[in-house]
Amino acid sequence: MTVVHIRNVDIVTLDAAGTIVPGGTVVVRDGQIAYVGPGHPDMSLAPDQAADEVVDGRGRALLPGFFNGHCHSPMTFERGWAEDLPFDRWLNEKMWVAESALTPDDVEWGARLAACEMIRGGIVGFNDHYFHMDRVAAVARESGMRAALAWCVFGIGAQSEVGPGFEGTLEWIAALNEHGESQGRIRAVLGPHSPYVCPPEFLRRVAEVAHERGLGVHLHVAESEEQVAQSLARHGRRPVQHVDALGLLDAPGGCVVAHGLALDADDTAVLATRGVHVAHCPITYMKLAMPFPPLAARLDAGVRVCLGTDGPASNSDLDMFAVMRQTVLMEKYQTRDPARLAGDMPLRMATRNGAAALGFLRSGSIEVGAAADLILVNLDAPHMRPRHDLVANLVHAAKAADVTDVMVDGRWLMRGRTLCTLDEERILYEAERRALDMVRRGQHQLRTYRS
Ligand SMILES: CSC[C@H]1O[C@@H](n2cnc3c(O)ncnc32)[C@H](O)[C@@H]1O
Ligand SMILES: [Zn+2]
Repeated sequence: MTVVHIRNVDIVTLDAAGTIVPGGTVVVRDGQIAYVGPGHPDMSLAPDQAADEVVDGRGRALLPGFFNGHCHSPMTFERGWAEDLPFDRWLNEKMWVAESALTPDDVEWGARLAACEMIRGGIVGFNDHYFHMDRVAAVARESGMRAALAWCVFGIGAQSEVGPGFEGTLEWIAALNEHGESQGRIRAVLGPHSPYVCPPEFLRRVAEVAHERGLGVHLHVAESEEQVAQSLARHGRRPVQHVDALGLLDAPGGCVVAHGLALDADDTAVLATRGVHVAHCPITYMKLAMPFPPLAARLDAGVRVCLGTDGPASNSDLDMFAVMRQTVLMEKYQTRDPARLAGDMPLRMATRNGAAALGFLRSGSIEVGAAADLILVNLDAPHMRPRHDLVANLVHAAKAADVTDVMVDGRWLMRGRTLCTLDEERILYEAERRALDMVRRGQHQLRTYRS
């Protein structure tokens, strides 16, 4: 059992009351938060909390780590390879062309590169949707991050699947979840691509499996008005109503809908009633000029909203500070109401709400008994002064590079901006050469598009 004391630190707990403890102490014991408060804990009352390691947190804020609510981490390999295109051309002419040459090794190195970037920016857990997720699981294991992993399946024939297809991925999911992988740090959920690619009978089967096995689901829904029109023409229902009728939205392990951009009031009400987590990824929407969702309407309707970077091929980085800030700015601007998403609400969306979406219910706040998933942020930088309002500075001024230290489950993943679990130099080298090679091969073989 290891005990770490982080002292003299400004603690942003994000507990129910939004408590802030200036110059306080956090004690971490055995992966859990054992004490949060001012000064030092009384050792005579808690002798088992004597420190193995003492960290001086002067000049730092301590807060829960970020949870990336929607990502395709291996798509670091396609970062900067499909610029200035609309969504359908980005997907059909670029992503799916490069991915026609994708290998399991590419997935692994792409995810490693993403893990370096995410840890550096204070992300402690990510909700990933991609192929060869056994390889992403290996990266999550190696890096020490938390992860909820969905192996993307299309359900339109074995030739279009990347990997073993739906039944094969079920074996992987069962093995991973049954072993309580990495002390519960890694979970697997079902990953149908979307209702515009997956046929209804396939989605019904996915929903049945989710209900039989108590699994979660992560999929893309309603990314454009064209998808809505297509769904009405094909199924007589809008995408949200369609996936609801098929039983996906009340998956017992939780449902994460990525984007949900073209929704009407009825769709929003369904998402709220079903307790669906909607992953909001504003940078992708702006970069690919997609419809921007009315965040205010869904928050007011009680929809659970978490924040995501989306894949680095559309965002193009994995910076939750940037996502948080863009979310707030766009919300204030769209509603013409500067009071929207006030105070620590954006931080809650990026931490607590994300942790809930991924199914990590003990993460997302700094409280006794919570998992020790925390970050330290440098306050000794010009853009973090003066300190009228610590929370406002964290939401509106802090950047990924201000994160100095990252802990997950009581283990340091970054100390003083040096990664502790990943060999960053080797990862940059391998990822660079493999990404260039993959894209070159993909362009040459040019398989038919998926939609
Ligand atoms: C779901 S990841 C696997 C598959 O989907 C493609 N993809 C990446 N981002 C999106 C998106 O926002 N909508 C639909 N499909 C997406 C990715 O290139 C992979 O082929
Ligand atoms: Zn996506």
